Amino acid sequence: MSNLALGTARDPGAATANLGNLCQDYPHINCSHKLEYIKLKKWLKERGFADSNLRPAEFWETGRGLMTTKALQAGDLIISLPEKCLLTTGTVLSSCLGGHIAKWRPPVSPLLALCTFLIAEKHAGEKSPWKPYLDVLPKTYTCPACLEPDVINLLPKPLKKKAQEQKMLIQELFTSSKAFFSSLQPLFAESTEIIFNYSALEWAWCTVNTRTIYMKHPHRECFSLEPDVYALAPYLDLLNHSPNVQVKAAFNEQKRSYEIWTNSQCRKHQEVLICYGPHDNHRLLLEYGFVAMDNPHSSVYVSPDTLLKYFSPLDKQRKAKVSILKDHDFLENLTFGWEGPSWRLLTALKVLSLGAEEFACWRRILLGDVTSARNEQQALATAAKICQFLIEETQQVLLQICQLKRDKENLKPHLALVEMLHSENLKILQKSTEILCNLNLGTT
Ligand SMILES: C[S@@+](CC[C@H](N)C(=O)[O-])C[C@H]1O[C@@H](n2cnc3c(N)ncnc32)[C@H](O)[C@@H]1O
Repeated sequence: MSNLALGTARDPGAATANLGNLCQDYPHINCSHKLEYIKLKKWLKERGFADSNLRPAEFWETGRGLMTTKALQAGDLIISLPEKCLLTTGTVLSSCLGGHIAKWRPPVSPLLALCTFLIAEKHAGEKSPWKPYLDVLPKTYTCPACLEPDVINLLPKPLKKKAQEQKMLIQELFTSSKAFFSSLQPLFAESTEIIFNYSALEWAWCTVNTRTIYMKHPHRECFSLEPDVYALAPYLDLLNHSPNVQVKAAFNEQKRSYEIWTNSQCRKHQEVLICYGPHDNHRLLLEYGFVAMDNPHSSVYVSPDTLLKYFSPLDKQRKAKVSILKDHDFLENLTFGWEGPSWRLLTALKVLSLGAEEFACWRRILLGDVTSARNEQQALATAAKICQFLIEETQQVLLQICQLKRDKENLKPHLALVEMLHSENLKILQKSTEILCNLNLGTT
C-alpha cells in the first residue's frame, strides 16, 4: 500500500502532517449543477466511482474546491477513487502512444510520458475518452514557470533562483523532447510541432506537478530511471490544501481504490481540505502556485549574501569561517520563522561572530554549545539587524508591487500572489523582531 496525500508526488512522507479542523469556514458557490461537473460525475460513475458526499464549489479563500454535504468525523472516508479512474503511465502505455514510447531511445521519463498523453488527449478533443476530466482541468497555472520575468524579479532572492531554475527545466525538457514528439507524427494529421508546442508542454508539466498523487509504480524498461510515482486522480484532485489538517491517503490494494481518510472534523457544507505536506510558502508557490495564509511551516530565507554583509571583510578568519559554514552546509536554508531566527541561522551567526581568541571553538558551536556571552549577544544583535533589513526590503517590494498593480493590469493576479507571499513574510519578520527584541533585552 503506498501512502500519500494529494499533490505530494515529491514528498510521500508528508501525508499525515498536522492536526486541526478539516473544513474552511467561508462562503462558497456550489458548482455541481454545471454541465462540466455533471459530465465528469457520469464519467466517473461509469468507471465505478460511487457518488461521494463531495460537491464542487468555488470558495472565497481557496478558489475551486470540494464541499461536503454531510458532517465528517475523524476516521471518516473522504473519497475512494477506483483504479479505473486514475491516469498513470500504465494508461499511457495502453494508449496508441504506448508502441512509440516502447520503441523510443533513449527512453522517455514517466513524467514526459504523462505530459505527452495529456497534450495528445487534449488535442483529440471530443474523441478523447478523458475529455470529461480534461474539461475541468485548469486552463492556466500560477507556478513560477508561468510567471512573467517582471513578476519573478519581485520574488524573494532564494525563490527567484528556484523559479528561474523551474522555467529552465521546462525549457530544457521541451528542447530535449522535440525529436520524440516528431516521432509521434504518424499518429496525428496535424503537425506535431504545432500540437506539442512549448505552452502545451508547460501546461501539461504544471498539471502533473500540481495535481498528481504519489503512487509508486515498478520501473518499466521502456522508461528512463526517473521514479514513476505519479497518478492523476480526477475529482479527488479538486481537494485544496490546508497546513492545519491531518489526513491519511493510500491505495487500497484489496478494493483497488485510492482512498483519503480524515483525522479531523468538518461541518456540513464546508470545504473539505487535505494537507499536501508540511510545506512553507516558498515551496507551496514553487510546487503548486499558491500561498497559504498564516502557514505555521512558513519561514523567510536569509541568503548568504545578506548574511555576510553584516561581517567585516577585515576579519582575518572570515574566509575560514565561511569555508566552515559551507563545508558543514550552514550557508543555505537559514531562516526566520514564527518562533524567531532558526537554530541554523543563529549557529551560522555565532560562527561568524567568533572572536580571534575563540575561533578554535567553532566545532562546539556547530554542536550547539555556548562559547561566550559576548558571542551569543553579538549573534542575536546581528540577527535583529538582518531581520530589520529584511523588513525594510520586504516593505519596499510591497510598495513596488502596489505600483505595478496599477500600471500593469494584465499582471494583477500574479502580482497579487507575490504580494501575498511578501505580506506573509513581513508578518513572520515582525514576529521575529519582537522575539529578538525580548531575547536581546534578556541578554544585555
Ligand atoms: C490539486 S489542485 C486542487 C484543486 C484546484 N483548486 C482546482 O481548482 O483545480 C491544487 C491546486 O489548487 C490550488 N490550491 C490548493 N490549495 C489552495 C489553497 N489553500 N489556497 C489557494 N489555492 C489552493 C493551487 O492552485 C494548487 O496548485
